[in-house]
Amino acid sequence: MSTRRLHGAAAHPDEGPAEPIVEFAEATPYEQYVGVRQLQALVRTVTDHPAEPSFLVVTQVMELWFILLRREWELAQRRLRVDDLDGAIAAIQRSVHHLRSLNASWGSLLWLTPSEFNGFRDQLGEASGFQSYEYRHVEFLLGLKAESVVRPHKGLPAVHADLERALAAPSLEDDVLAYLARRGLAVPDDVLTRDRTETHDAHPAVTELWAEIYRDPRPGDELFVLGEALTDVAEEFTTWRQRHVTAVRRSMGAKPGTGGSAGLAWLERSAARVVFPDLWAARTVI
Ligand code: HEM
Ligand SMILES: N[C@@H](CC(=O)c1ccccc1NC=O)C(=O)O
Repeated sequence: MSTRRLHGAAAHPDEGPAEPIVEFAEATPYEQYVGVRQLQALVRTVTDHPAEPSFLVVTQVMELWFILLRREWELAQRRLRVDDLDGAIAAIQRSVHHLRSLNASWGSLLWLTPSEFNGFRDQLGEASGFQSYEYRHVEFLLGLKAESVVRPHKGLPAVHADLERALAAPSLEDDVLAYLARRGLAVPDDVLTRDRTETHDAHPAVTELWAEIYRDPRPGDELFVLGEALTDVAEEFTTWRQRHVTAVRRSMGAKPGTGGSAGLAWLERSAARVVFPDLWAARTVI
């Protein structure tokens, strides 16, 4: 009798419990799919300091979460554009789980003391998370737009072009408002056609629109569910920025950053920018 079974097929009851497949002519299908050798090759530390691998790996893991967030929100935008609200809500709700996992990653850096960080910080040169283009895509999708953060990427034309496109493209909120307008909600024309390359404050009419949706909250009301999913996104993303600020305060105090900024004071100002301001302002007018 063959010891190999078709994928997913159960063993015959007389064979006893099924055993894992252990014979492979080439790299295991797992390796072919996951690329562990490529991942290992990417953990290129620049010192032998024992604290550096976790610093690098946590940063790389966070970049992977940024990629996933971008995919979910771009998917949500595509679903909204074909009026598939359920599909959009599902992607946004998934992203909230990703954001919580992303935020949990900060725990792996809590132990980093200033003297340990100093053990490899010089070797980072001018490298800084400020230069993360995947993070900029995440910010742009959340409506946190700024032309200035695109500039560092001029040296990589494809990356630069993609960021320039994203700067001028609708944010997730822009697509939500366009969808609400198509459903007949009162979204002013000047909001629907506003400059997408800039960050916007709350707009009284949009604030009122969310307030109306929130006045009689019911779990079965899909627009209320959408509002809460977006509020979760805003809260979790703010948590990421706050935990970043705390990680900086704890591991390097108020020293200037490798990226050339003032460090802590600069980050605190950056972290104070509000995601989805109308959803927060609605709470005030209700
Ligand atoms: C203890 C660890 C960390 C420290 C001390 C630290 C420090 C800093 C500092 C000082 C800045 C300001 C820019 C500058 O360098 O002048 C910055 C910006 C930034 N860092 Fe970190 N960082 C840490 C971990 C991380 C990790 C794990 C990530 C994940 C990718 C990250 C992503 C970012 C991003 C995206 C910015 C730009 C923020 C903005 O524009 O508002 N950082 N970081
Ligand atoms: N900006 C940090 C350096 C830093 O944190 C960093 C350096 C290289 C790659 C990722 C980093 N993480 C976040 O900024 C510093 O001033 O020490």
